[in-house]
Amino acid sequence: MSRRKPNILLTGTPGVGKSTLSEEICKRTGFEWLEVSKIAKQCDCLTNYDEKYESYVLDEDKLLDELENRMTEGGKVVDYHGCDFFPERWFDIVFVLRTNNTVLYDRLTERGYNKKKLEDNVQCEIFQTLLDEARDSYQEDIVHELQSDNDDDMSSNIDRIVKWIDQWQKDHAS
Ligand SMILES: Nc1ncnc2c1ncn2[C@@H]1O[C@H](COP(=O)(O)OP(=O)(O)O)[C@@H](O)[C@H]1O
Repeated sequence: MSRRKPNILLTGTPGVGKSTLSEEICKRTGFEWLEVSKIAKQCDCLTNYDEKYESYVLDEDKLLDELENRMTEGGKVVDYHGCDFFPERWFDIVFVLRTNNTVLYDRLTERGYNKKKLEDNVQCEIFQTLLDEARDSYQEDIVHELQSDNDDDMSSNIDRIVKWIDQWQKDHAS
């Protein structure tokens, strides 16, 4: 796959900081933030409502069709709490954000999640579900775990990814 700018996947349990990190990286680099949950709504890719989880089920095939052309251009930061249904070829690097359970519990409480949704998501983090999903779906050497508990973590994660982008572009300059 030859693209002039890399594509980055930021994944992890809801509340770990994917949106905040994506937005900052895009501000610093001019990359485009693809917020999958938002795009799914705009493109009518959400199907049956699940009462228990208070969320819609994603029509993955329809969403992939929506994103395909944009991914081909490169320069995208994709943010989603799942990663096994994206084509592996789309991404040059995958970051899995991780957050301490107590910190995550507080963030999701603040967000107003119901008890079931809150407990399921904290459990998802405890069992490192998204990290395992990323490791099962992408080559081991492109999957990186990033801690995201506090402001210092956030700024070092931004710096690390911005530096990685710079280096990628130098390495791929023709
Ligand atoms: N590393 C961090 N340090 C401090 N606050 C954070 C950090 N990461 C996320 N937050 C806060 O947690 C909340 C959820 O972050 P968000 O970026 O929306 O997560 P996600 O997109 O993964 O659901 C926001 O209020 C955000 O400001």
